[in-house]
Amino acid sequence: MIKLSGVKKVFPGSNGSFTALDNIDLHLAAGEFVAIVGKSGSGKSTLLNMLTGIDHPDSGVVTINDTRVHTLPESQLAKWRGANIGIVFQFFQLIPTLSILENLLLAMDFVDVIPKPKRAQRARSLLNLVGIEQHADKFPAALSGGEQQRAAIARALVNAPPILVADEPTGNLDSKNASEIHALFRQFSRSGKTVIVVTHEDVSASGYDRIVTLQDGALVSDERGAA
Ligand SMILES: Nc1ncnc2c1ncn2[C@@H]1O[C@H](COP(=O)(O)OP(=O)(O)OP(=O)(O)O)[C@@H](O)[C@H]1O
Repeated sequence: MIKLSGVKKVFPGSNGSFTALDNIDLHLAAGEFVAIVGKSGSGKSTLLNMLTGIDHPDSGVVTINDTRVHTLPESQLAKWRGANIGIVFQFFQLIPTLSILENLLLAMDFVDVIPKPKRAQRARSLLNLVGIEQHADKFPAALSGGEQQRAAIARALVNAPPILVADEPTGNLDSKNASEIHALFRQFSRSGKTVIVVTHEDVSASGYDRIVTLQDGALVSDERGAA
């Protein structure tokens, strides 16, 4: 479902260019639960940006469900992304002036794949799924970090994307919240979503199907995870 072939990304710098991703080949199947690990600066976020079309490779191809991501015109890319990939960030990135419910509704309005009359009910049921339905009408600042991340996860799911991508989603949470968020991601992958998580957590026994390791922009290992 997700295929990166020969993906390379070079950033210009004052001391010459810097290769952030070097000839990455990676195939991920539907429903896989994948951890991307590696030291700071190894290229993990850059790899996610290639997958989501947030940034363009200098060479190579990213294909997601038969769509060559980087051939989509800018005008279609954001809507394509919204319908196909839910994205979760370390610092939640909820809109502070909208309630939690409105944050979810806005994401549905933008992509426009869920029929309008169903949106509010869908938003509430996703908030229920992640355990914060009671906070639907509050502003993000009134929620704890763990609750805000649950809201951001619900927002990532509103348009029913087959893929969920998360960049250090538990990096700003205490260990209890981190393990609960991790369990939610595993649950989503078991229900058929491909879930890709960039993480610094210990991945040795955390239920990932695959652990992909980057080092200096190269993919240096791709192993099956332990249950
Ligand atoms: N826009 C940019 N311009 C120049 N260099 C960049 C840019 N984005 C990333 N880099 C460089 O590319 C390398 C890989 O960055 P990336 O953010 O992908 O690493 P990472 O593995 O996600 O690191 P971290 O764990 O610290 O988030 C780093 O050396 C970074 O400085």
